[in-house]
Amino acid sequence: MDSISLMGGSRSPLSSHHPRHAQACFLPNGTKSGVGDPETARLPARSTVAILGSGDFSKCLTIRLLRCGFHVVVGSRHPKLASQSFPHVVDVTHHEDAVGKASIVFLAIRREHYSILWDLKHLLEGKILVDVSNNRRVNQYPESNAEYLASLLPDSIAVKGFNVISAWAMQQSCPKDASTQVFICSDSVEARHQIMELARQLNFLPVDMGTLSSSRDIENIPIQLFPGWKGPVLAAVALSIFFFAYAFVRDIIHPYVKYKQSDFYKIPIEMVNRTLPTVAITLLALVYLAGQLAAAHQLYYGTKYRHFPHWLEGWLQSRKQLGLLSFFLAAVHVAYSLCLPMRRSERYLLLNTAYQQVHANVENAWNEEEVWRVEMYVSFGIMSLGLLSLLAITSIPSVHSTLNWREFSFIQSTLGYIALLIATFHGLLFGWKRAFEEDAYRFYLPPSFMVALALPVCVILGKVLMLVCELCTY
Ligand SMILES: NC(=O)C1=CN([C@@H]2O[C@H](COP(=O)(O)OP(=O)(O)OC[C@H]3O[C@@H](n4cnc5c(N)ncnc54)[C@H](OP(=O)(O)O)[C@@H]3O)[C@@H](O)[C@H]2O)C=CC1
Ligand SMILES: [Fe+3]
Repeated sequence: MDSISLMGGSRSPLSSHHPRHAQACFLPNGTKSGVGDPETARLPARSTVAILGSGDFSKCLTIRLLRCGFHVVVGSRHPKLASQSFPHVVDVTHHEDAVGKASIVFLAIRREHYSILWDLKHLLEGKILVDVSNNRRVNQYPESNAEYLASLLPDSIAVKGFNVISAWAMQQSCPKDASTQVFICSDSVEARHQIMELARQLNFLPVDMGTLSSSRDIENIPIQLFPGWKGPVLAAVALSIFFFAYAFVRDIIHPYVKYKQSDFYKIPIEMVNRTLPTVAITLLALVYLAGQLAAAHQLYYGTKYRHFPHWLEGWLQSRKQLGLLSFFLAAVHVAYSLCLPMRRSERYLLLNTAYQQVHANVENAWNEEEVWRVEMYVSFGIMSLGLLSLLAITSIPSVHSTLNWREFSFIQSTLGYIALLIATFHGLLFGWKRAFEEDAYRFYLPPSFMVALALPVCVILGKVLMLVCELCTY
């Protein structure tokens, strides 16, 4: 991103090494453009754009260009064959012929085939070459494709862009989803503005990414798989395995080994529903623990200008994902809990209890304390899910952007801590009494919800400590 601050600066190699380019006009038909001014860089309708390559991307880009009023000339190794897959208004010809007819040339060929451009070097001199290529892997080559192109043809002007648009999205007449943003960079400010203007005329939203050094980041965008989610997902999976295994050993294996009591029917719903909330609350606690560790780091070093360790930096940046995963697991926990009474096992257990009650000649089984515990437990559960939903909604960029910093921090920090507190009460009320009434044999392994509550309780106490310290310093 550093490159953005360099845009327009004296660092543009093309303007320093090729003064001709700084003044050059790249509009078709020699029309002069306002240098560096996107408002005046508008490409005249019916200008000609050349595309090298006749594959999927080329076809879809051609359709988009035609719809927006441009002339298209396609350069192909086999023009006769290729012309069959293009509308008849498109001029499908040889590479040399195509590049001679336009000053903006899209390269709809793969990087591995850029060597063919060597023969066209003299024809491409001073022309804008738009590199739309993607790689198969992140950082596949030492330099980005666009930088490679620029080194291959130093007398042409390389612009990176449109690679984040799939061929499918390209042929949609008015895409309404995220596939409207195109990231554009080039060492030539004029060329960048012209391609941004072209993108605008094609109904895309251009984003100025500065010099060509940003092309590596731009090329990595479409091939990254949920960047930022790897750590939080791994944490959620590891915690799920731990809590599931713990509850399985404690509540199923142990009674089976000791009393030959078969509770294996609990695996699909009860065990899963025990794992979900424990992981959810641990993830929520991890969101706030990161902030507390950062505060402790600053206090320890007595400055907020010292870099956090790498692991803490990554953790701080994953807080949104951790929070969203926590919300997701809490929501699934609610769905599971609502289904608990539907189970056959629940009905049998209820009937058995009723039968035993009749046998024991108990007319009224009402237990005021239990009633209150469950009422409060359910109420706290609903409240914490409501607050978690609010946190999740406000993390959506479009909602986030409507809040000022204070509002956002009130929701994400103050209400977040309240959500953690209420969820902890919900967990405590779930089985506090039951845990202590359980057979003595289980006491050496506390129930999983109590293990899971250790971290949230510590985080809440940490926050209380921070508030007390703040009050004392005032
Ligand atoms: N498809 C997509 O959704 C997207 C593609 N891109 C990028 O666009 C570029 C083109 O992609 P796409 O159209 O899918 O690719 P294709 O493989 O469908 O087409 C590439 C074209 O390159 C030409 N070509 C093939 N082999 C050679 C060769 N040995 N020498 C010279 N030219 C050759 C061919 O055109 P001819 O036979 O006419 O010469 C061919 O049609 C790629 O760099 C890709 O990364 C970017 C974003 C999305
Ligand atoms: Fe619950």
